[in-house]
Amino acid sequence: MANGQVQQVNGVHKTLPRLQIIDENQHFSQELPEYMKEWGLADSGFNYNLVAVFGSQSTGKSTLLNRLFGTNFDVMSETARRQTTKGIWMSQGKDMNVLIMDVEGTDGRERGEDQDFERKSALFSMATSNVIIVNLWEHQVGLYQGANMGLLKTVFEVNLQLFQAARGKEKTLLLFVIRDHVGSTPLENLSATLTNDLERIWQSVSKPEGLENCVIKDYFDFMFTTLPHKILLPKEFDQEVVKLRARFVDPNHKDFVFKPNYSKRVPADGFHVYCQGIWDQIMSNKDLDLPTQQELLAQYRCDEIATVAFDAFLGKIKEFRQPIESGKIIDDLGPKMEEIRNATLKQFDKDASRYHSEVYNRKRTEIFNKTNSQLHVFFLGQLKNLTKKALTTFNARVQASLKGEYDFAKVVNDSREEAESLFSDGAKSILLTKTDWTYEEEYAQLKEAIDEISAKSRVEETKKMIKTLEKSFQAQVSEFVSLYFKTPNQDMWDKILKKFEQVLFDHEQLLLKRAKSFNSSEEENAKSIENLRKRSWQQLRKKIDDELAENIFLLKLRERFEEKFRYDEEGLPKVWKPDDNIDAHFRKARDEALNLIPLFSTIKIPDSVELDIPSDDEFNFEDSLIILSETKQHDLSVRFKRESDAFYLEAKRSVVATTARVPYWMIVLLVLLGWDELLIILTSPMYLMFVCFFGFIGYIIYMLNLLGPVESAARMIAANVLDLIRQQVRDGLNKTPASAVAKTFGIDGGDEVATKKEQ
Ligand SMILES: Nc1nc2c(ncn2[C@@H]2O[C@H](COP(=O)(O)OP(=O)(O)OP(=O)(O)O)[C@@H](O)[C@H]2O)c(=O)[nH]1
Repeated sequence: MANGQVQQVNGVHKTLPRLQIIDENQHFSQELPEYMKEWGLADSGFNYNLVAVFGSQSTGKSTLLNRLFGTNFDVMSETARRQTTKGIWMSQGKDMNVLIMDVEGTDGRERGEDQDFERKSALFSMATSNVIIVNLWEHQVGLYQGANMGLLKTVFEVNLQLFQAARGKEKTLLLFVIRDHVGSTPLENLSATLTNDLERIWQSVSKPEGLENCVIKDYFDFMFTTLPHKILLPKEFDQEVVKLRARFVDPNHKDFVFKPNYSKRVPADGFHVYCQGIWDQIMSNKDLDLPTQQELLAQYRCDEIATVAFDAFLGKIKEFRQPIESGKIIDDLGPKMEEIRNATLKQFDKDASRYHSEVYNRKRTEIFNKTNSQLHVFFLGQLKNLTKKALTTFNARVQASLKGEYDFAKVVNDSREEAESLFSDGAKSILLTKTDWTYEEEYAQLKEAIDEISAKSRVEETKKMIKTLEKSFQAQVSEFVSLYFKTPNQDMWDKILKKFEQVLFDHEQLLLKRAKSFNSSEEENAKSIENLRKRSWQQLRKKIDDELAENIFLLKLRERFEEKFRYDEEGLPKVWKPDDNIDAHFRKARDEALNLIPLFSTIKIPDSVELDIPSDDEFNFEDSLIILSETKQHDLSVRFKRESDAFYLEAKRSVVATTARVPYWMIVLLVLLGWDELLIILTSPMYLMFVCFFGFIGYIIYMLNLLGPVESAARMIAANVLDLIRQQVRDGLNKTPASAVAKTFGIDGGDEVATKKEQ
């Protein structure tokens, strides 16, 4: 707590910029980080220095500091003469990157003989400060046994403990300010006396093992200066103070106090951690050595800096997750990852590089590996998406190119090239520098997948090609088989099979030509040819079966039979005459038709035709040559014979019909015998008119094609009339005497009939 030094600015409590870093109860203040910020030093890196003041109580230390650095440490009132500074106070020098520590004065008067705090504050100041002002009265010089000398002995011992490992490298400047210098003893004499005393004290300090011969100059540089009496010579005092201040602010001053090797190499952002660590170590009475403290600080701070940098890194890479998980390919992922990683390292380096180099390097490797392993997830994700895209591209490209005329091998190769370069270019672009990332495995997997698709596609294309060939083959087979079957004869099979052989050969050549573009192997080609042959043969066989289905075949037989039986040599329909030998004709025609059965029943391969149709478990070539089995042949011949019998009977009947017609002589006889009746009609105008009238009506009916309807009308009328008559007759017989009936019909002798009936 800032010793109650609180001022109110606009209602807000603002702590004055000085801090009791260690209070009288030896507690370390937790407010140092805020004060560092308030002093504007938190981000100053190594660009700051620290000055501490040692000396007996009430020797004007605080006064000197306030004058020198513009601080406002408490100063004892002129009259009270008692200790004012308790613990250690810290403040920023006005307008300078210098931290000032006002350390509780030594004397023992207030704390008795307890030298504990003296030693602790000496340790703390030595571990942190670049310059230590030793404040003493002129009259104290030469008093070897005095309080100051005791303090210096403590300082030397503590220093050996802290810096034994850094001998000669890191030093601390002891600036002796001799107060109330009267002037009678020149500064040189005073410094010589002090130097002497210091040497003596140094010798009396027990040295650690291995450092027995070390000299004071290995660890300290000395500067001596004097100040006039503040109260007696205030003006001179002020002038000297201004001069002295120049040593702290002007780097070009010959006695500039802040030499680089006085720095304790504690970056400003880690200063509070460092101070806390030192004080904790002092308080727990553990061995304190600065290198270890610096390393501990470095570890702590590097971890802190790394965490901040890594959190920022995680925030930046968040944007990659969603698109990659949803299968997208992020453009410029490589450069973006590289940029984010570099920015993270830069951020880490900015603060961490000031710390213990070994620790910093180790932590840098850690954060570097951590960022890499996070980014590697995206690398793998992008590779996966690239693989997908490459495969889609390959597929689309192949499908688009397999239209019209194309060279399959070229299509596949071009598409493969495009897909593979899409992947490898994409993969290369996301390989980060200084990593052992590789995409070989994914690349190999992609190639394998492309091979698989190509193989599948090739099989499909081959199938498609074979199907096309088969279709064309089928069309040709269908045509020539139908043609040759129309005129079945002995060389029918010769023609069919020769044609088959030729068409098959043509198609085989076509297949081999196309197969070349599929990059098919010899073995695959042989297999395709074998299949083509088998399938072609099966198509031929199917066509034959279709052509020779039972009914169609019977029709064929009938056609052949009719052609021979019902038509003459000139192809005109035959009219059978009674003296024709129908039986012989019939037998001949039927035999010729029946001869077709054995002709069609088996495929006969001529010697000139060589067919290499492979047989397998499901298909036997030899068996496929037989079209009609013996039984089938028998059935067909029986059925045909039965059908042909009908023709025979028809022929026979037609002869009988011809024979049964009215001969011409009969007509002549009729005309001659009916001559008288003809004359009567011709000579009687009545009859002639009558005949002409009916003849005319008949002609009209004939012309109007109404003979049919008239005939049926006449029939109907006749039938009705007949029914009526029959009815009348029946009624007459039952009710009316026979004579009446006879009368009704105008029959003579009706009475006789009636009498007979009555009898
Ligand atoms: N004679 C003389 N008195 C001085 C000088 N500077 C300061 N004083 C007086 O010495 C007294 C102590 O001054 P401080 O500055 O409080 O001394 P200090 O060493 O900080 O005291 P503590 O913090 O209590 O150890 C005050 O009354 C000052 O006025 C000086 O140069 N000469």
